[in-house]
Amino acid sequence: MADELTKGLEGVLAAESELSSIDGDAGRLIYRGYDIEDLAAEASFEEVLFLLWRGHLPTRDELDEFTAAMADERAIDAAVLETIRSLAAADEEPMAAMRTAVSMLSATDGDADAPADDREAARRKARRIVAKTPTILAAYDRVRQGESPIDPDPDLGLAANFLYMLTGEEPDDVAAETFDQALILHADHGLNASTFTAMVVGSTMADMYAAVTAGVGALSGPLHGGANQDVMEVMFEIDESDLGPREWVQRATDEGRRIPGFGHRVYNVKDPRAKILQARSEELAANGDDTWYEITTTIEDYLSEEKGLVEKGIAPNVDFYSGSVYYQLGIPIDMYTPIFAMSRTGGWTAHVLEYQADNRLIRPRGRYIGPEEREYVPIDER
Ligand SMILES: CC(=O)SCCNC(=O)CCNC(=O)[C@H](O)C(C)(C)COP(=O)(O)OP(=O)(O)OC[C@H]1O[C@@H](n2cnc3c(N)ncnc32)[C@H](O)[C@@H]1OP(=O)(O)O
Ligand SMILES: O=C([O-])CC(=O)C(=O)O
Repeated sequence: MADELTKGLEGVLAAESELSSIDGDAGRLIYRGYDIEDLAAEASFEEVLFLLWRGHLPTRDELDEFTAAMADERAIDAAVLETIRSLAAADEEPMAAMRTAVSMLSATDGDADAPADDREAARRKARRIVAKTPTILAAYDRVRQGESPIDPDPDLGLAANFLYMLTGEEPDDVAAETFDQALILHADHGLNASTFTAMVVGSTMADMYAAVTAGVGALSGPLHGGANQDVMEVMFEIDESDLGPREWVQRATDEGRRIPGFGHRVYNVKDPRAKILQARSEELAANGDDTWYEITTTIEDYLSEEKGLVEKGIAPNVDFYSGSVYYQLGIPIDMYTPIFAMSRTGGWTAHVLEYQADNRLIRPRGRYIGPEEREYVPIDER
C-alpha cells in the first residue's frame, strides 16, 4: 500500500465519472462532452439538469415534460416554512438556513422510507431537492425582510421563477437569461470539495437528503463557495477605502492577504466560467453602474501585470465575477453562496446517483502520528 501522504488529496484519483471534465491548463470545462461555453450560450438550466441526470440532451418533448415535472415539485410544506420563519427570526445565515431546511425536506418526502438502492426513488428525491431549494431560499430572504413568501409560478422556468419568488416581480429577459446562465455555469465541477462530501455520504448508502445536506455544509466555507460573497465584500471595502483598487490590492497582497475569487485547485489559467460571467457583468455594467465591473477588472489587471499571479496560475475563478453579476441583478450579498448551492444541488445529486449505481464505501486512511503506547492513568491520579 502506497504510504505517500497527499495533503488535501490534490490530484488523487478517487472515482470515475461521466459527468464533467476539467482541463486545468487549457481552461476548459465540459459536462458529458458538451463545452460549458456552448451550454451557457444555448441551453437552459433545466436542459443541463436533464443532461447531468439522464446522460443526453433532451428532445423538445422530453424537456417540456421534464420542466413541467420539476415545476410540479416546487412547493414546500407548511412545516418547512415554519422552520424558515424560526431561522429567520434567529437571524441565521442563509447557508445555514438552507442546510437545515434541505435536511427537513425528507420529513415529508413520499419516498423517505425507500431503501437507498431504490434508484427511481433516489432520482425523485434528487428532482424534489433541486426543485424546492429555490423556494426555500426565496422564502427565507423574504421572511427575514418581513415580507410574505411568494408561491412558485409554474409557467416560469426555474431561474426566472426564483427571481420572481425573491422579488415579487417577473424578471425581464436579460435578468432571467443571465441568472439561468449563472446556474448552468455552477451546476457541476468534478470532484470539488462539496461534491466529494456528498459522494462520501452517498457511498455509505445514506439517502439523498443526507448527502445534499452535507454538500451544503461543505460549500459554505470561504475556500469554496463562500468566496463569491467575500469578493463582493472586498469590492465594498475598496469602494469605501481612500485607496484606489490597484493601491488597495497592492496593500492587501503585501500584507499576505488572499484575494477571494482567485486561485483554484484545478485551473492553472483563468476559469472558463469566469470569462463568461465577466462578459455578463460587463454587459450589465454598460446599461447601469459600472463601478463593480471596473473594480474587478482593475484587480485582475493589477494581479496579472504587477504581481504576475495570473501567469503563475492564480487566476480568477468562477466566484470572481459572479458577485458583480448578482449584485447588478439586485440579489442580496449573503444569498450568493446559497444560489451557488441551489445550482450545485444538480451536480451533487448527479454524482451521488452515478456513484451509488456502482457503489463502494469511500474510506481512506490517515497516518497515525500520535504517541505509540501510553499507560492509562485513572482520573483521580492525574
Ligand atoms: C467554487 C470554488 O470553490 S473556486 C475557489 C473559491 N475560493 C477562493 O476564491 C478563495 C481564494 N483562493 C484560495 O484560497 C485557493 O486558491 C484555493 C483554496 C481555491 C485553492 O487552494 P490550493 O489548491 O490548496 O492552493 P494553495 O492554498 O496551496 O495555494 C497555492 C499558492 O497560491 C497562493 N494563492 C492561492 N490562492 C490565492 C489567492 N486567492 N490570493 C493570493 N495568493 C493565493 C497561496 O498563497 C500559495 O502560495 P505559496 O505556494 O507561495 O504559499
Ligand atoms: O472544483 C473546485 O475545486 C471548486 C468548485 O466547485 C468549482 O470551481 O466550481
